[in-house]
Amino acid sequence: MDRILVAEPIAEEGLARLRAAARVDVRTDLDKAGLIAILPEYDALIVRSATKVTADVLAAGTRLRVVGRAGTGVDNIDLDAATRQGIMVVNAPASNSVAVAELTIGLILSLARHIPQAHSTVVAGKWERNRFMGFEVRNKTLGLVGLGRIGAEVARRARGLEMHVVAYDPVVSTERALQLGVTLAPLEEVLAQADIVSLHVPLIDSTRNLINAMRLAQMKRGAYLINAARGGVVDETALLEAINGGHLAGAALDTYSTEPPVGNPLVGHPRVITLPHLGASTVEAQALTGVDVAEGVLVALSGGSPHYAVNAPYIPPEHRGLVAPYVDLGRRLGMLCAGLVHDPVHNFEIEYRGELATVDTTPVRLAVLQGLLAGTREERVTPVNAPILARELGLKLTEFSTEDAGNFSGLLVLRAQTSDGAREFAGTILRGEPHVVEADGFWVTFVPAGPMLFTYHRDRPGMIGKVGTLLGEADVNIASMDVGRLAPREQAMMVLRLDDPVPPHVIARLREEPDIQHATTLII
Ligand SMILES: NC(=O)C1=CN([C@@H]2O[C@H](COP(=O)(O)OP(=O)(O)OC[C@H]3O[C@@H](n4cnc5c(N)ncnc54)[C@H](O)[C@@H]3O)[C@@H](O)[C@H]2O)C=CC1
Ligand SMILES: O=C(O)CCC(=O)C(=O)O
Repeated sequence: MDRILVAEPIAEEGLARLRAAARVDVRTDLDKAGLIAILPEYDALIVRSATKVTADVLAAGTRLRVVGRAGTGVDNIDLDAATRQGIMVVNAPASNSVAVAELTIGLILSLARHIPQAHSTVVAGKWERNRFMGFEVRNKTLGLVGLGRIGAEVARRARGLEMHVVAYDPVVSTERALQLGVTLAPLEEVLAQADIVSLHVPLIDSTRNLINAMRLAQMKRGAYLINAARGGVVDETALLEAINGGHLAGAALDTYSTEPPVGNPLVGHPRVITLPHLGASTVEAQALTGVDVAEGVLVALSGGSPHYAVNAPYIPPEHRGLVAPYVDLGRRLGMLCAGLVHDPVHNFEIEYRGELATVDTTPVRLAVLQGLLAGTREERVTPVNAPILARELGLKLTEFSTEDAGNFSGLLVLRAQTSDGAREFAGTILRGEPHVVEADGFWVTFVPAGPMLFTYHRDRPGMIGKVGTLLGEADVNIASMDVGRLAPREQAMMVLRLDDPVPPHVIARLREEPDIQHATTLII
């Protein structure tokens, strides 16, 4: 049974899903050293935003197949290192957008009406009604930087408050903006027009310190800034100067460059509202997040295609039934080809035929690469890191599709182009199971699974008996056998599926047979 380590609190709904399918340990007490010490025991790790899943943490996860981020931002996970190690990262980005959007609206109104500051004075026994004169947000302009899931939810709500909404987002279409009642504009125009600017971008290289001194200076004098995205998106020193210098009227922050923001001079500033990263902290969002991340992690552990995989392709449900068996076949075909072709390969070719020509075959390609590389590396090869490893090795791969698949509904063909010509392997799905129908040019039909023996031999009477006798003497049980040949008494291939691995002395003995050119055993 898979073991899952939950390193930060997630909702009971999510834990229940995980516990129904795996052994789950909730350990929210671990520091980095503690996490590194126990991670080798786990197949999956689930975190929120506080745990830094750095390269050294991931390196300790020798069994780790998936990291689940219970939330949206994945800036606390070293994605490159996870990908390199073949570890899938999944998150739950659709679960907390409304929670963050509602909090943002709360911050807009808090800034406009000084709600937190006024509350504190009443608690302190004061009654200062003149000090807290506010303004109405109706007819004011809200500037959104980032109009993705959260930005869009904020826009909808702000329109309900009768605000004008302008936004900058390099990928959102004008049609989408129109639907949301938002006007798209370049960043400097958004900053210049807005009475309140709210940030809803991910923290990535291109957004780090996006709102720097220059951008703050482009904001309207007397405007406010809200950051419920990530602290790193704003140059906090420049923000403090912009507020102290009177260019900005104030700010509301849910996120900080370092959390908790110990010693951050913005905390406690009379014109800055500060929250302890509460954007996703609603009962509803946490329940959804827990369930979404649990499902993503469990699908990843079962070898499936999680909806929110950050570093792996997603197979849409309408294609899943068709593609999934070919993904399995692709990996096995790759292993078979790598196991039987030992000549230098200039180029690999994948041909998708019949029903495969009509669907997104990305996951099949990744699986073929995984199979080709699996036996060649010390590190684990998964569909996640296979493309990087292939690129590093200079492996060349071309792909094409052909509608015609002969008598099959779909056919996956893998060709290794060598200086002696193409070596071809092909497979299909029969009765829901992956079958090889052509191995290295020989028409044979078998399920590529478990210990297998392949002989390249001359077709002569008694060959099958010889091989069977040798295996029998070594107590190796034969599950199934097929022979393909180019012509009677010509070149042939024997394929045996076995219940037991073949001992090396049997292979050595087979290779001594004058009519056997090659004998190879593979475990697929
Ligand atoms: N305070 C909190 O508790 C929470 C904070 N967040 C933060 O909010 C961020 C946004 O979340 P979603 O809206 O769900 O993500 P999303 O991916 O749906 O939207 C992000 C948008 O930002 C846009 N973008 C990227 N670079 C940009 C740039 N330089 N300028 C303008 N727009 C740019 C993208 O095109 C995309 O449309 C997350 O990455 C996370 O860091 C998310 C959830 C909770
Ligand atoms: O409450 C949390 O875990 C952080 C939420 C968050 O920042 C996110 O989902 O990106």
